[in-house]
Amino acid sequence: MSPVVVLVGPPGSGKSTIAALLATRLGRTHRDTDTDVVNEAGKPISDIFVDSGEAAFRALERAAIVAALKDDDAVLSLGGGAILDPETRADLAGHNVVYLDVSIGEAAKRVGLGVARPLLLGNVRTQLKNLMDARRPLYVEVAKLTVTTDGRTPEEIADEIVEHLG
Ligand SMILES: Nc1ncnc2c1ncn2[C@@H]1O[C@H](COP(=O)(O)OP(=O)(O)O)[C@@H](O)[C@H]1O
Ligand SMILES: O=C(O)C1=C[C@@H](OP(=O)(O)O)[C@@H](O)[C@H](O)C1
Ligand SMILES: [Mg+2]
Repeated sequence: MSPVVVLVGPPGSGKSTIAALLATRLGRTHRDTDTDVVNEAGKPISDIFVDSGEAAFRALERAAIVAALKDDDAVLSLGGGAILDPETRADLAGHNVVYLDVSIGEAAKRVGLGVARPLLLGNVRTQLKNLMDARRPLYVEVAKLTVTTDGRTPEEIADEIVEHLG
């Protein structure tokens, strides 16, 4: 009664991309809690932040995570800040959680300068550094496996995770 695997890590680590790839390879459904939140709210994440603030986004995110963790067909990707919630960290304890690690430089290149990730607006590299410094111990705390993603293709990363799943 739990997802096949749950991917965590900072923005730009490739959670959504790798989860989609894994789901195809494993014949499962890809579920992404950011997508669930957008569908529930009926607007993009950037609009939720502007209209209602980060706390409102986190409440929607928490509800999406509670529902998604019951989905036993899913390969699940969370948003980068999901692990900030102590209840989510506790809920993840029984799950097969993989932390996708990425350097600041590589993550900055991958996310670019778009408005889709409101927490990275301004100086993307500085924001990423602050997020990663604060969150790294939390990603490590919830993860059963850490996978390096710098200089590796999504296919190579998916291979390592499939091997880990056995
Ligand atoms: N291993 C990789 N190498 C190069 N680009 C990648 C890799 N993984 C993801 N990307 C690209 O980085 C961007 C962010 O990926 P995404 O899956 O949305 O990350 P996350 O969900 O962790 O924020 C996308 O444009 C994606 O195509
Ligand atoms: O790091 C964060 O706090 C966030 C990461 C985003 O997801 P990705 O990590 O998939 O970009 C999204 O949930 C929201 O913009 C907040
Ligand atoms: Mg994502």
